[in-house]
Amino acid sequence: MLEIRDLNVNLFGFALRNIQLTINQGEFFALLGPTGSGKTVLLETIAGIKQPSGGRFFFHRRDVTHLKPEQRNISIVYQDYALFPHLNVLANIQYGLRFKKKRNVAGKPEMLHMLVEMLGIDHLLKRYPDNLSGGEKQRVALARALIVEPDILLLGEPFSALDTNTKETVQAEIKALHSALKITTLMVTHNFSEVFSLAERVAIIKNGEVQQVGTTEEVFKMPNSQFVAEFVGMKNVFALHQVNGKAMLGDVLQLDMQVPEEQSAGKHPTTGGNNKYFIGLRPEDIVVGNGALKTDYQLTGTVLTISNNGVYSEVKVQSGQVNFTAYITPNRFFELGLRENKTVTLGFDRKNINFIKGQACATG
Ligand SMILES: Nc1ncnc2c1ncn2[C@@H]1O[C@H](COP(=O)(O)OP(=O)(O)OP(=O)(O)O)[C@@H](O)[C@H]1O
Repeated sequence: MLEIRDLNVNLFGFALRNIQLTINQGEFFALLGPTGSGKTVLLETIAGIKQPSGGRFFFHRRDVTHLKPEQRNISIVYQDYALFPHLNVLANIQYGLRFKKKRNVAGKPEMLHMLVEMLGIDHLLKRYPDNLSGGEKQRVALARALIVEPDILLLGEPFSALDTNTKETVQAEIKALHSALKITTLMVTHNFSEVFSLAERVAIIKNGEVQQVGTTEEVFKMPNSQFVAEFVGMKNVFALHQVNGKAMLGDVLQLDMQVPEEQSAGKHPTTGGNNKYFIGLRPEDIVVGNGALKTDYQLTGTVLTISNNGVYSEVKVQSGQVNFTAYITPNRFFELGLRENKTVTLGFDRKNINFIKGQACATG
């Protein structure tokens, strides 16, 4: 269990502010945020590499705030793996045990055996890092981190340098290792799909401040702000207007839904900005067609842009003053004969509309 209380870190030109987080024993927790939001700074402060200007850390209720990194029984895996080039794979993996032996804790031989087997690297033990693929280096770095049986495992963007197939395999291996060892794990990433695959709970961080903490499902389904909604892939987030107490999506569609009571909720407690309601729709929940649709709501619009990524096409459609983003399959794309400037119908169901209460982000 990891508890972070009132953590502040002041660096030249950047600060982590008032971080409060509890990561439960054996939990897989993700810290998700855009580039430069402070994820690595937080990871390195937990590891004892960076110093906080205020606040405390507890590992299993033990106050470790003033302990040196090697006294914290923590392992960190960096996105560039940080293997020692002059040591072979076996020596790299066993390296961490040197510190353990200093503390009179012997590494278990069966642990080495189990890790190299689960990670499929038993045939690589005599090789050197320079001759390994990215995925193999990542597995060696994981084995080195886990062999010391840390109280906390910190993973810094573990998949950012891997191709899609290798990433999926390594994700499955990390999941299996976590199930087997139940080591409390904190992973930082800017990719929500990684959070979705691995984490039980997630904290969203922006500009050095935590925006929302919850289960992966809660944050996915009930983002607490426009920023979080867009960051977890909602793509269609529109400020809510009301006409006669009914929710109005831009100038194009009246929804037969009541606007929640606190629509005029007033000032945001910390920033003084106005709280607002938004409507969020996921791009995969929007149906595109050439005629009438069977969805609860529908409207017409003009295709602005289409981008194909192989697995699906992202289609931007303008309806009135509102721009929608929808994902469609390649089959559907060809079936509809989509092209820019084509008039299409758009539809979505009531159950897929998310009301989001929170502050507008700078771009919203
Ligand atoms: N030692 C330092 N001194 C001053 N500023 C720093 C230091 N280390 C990091 N920063 C700054 O802190 C901010 C947050 O950096 P951090 O590496 O934590 O971002 P991140 O969320 O991990 O981003 P990414 O996803 O790109 O890795 C950045 O603006 C960075 O330049």
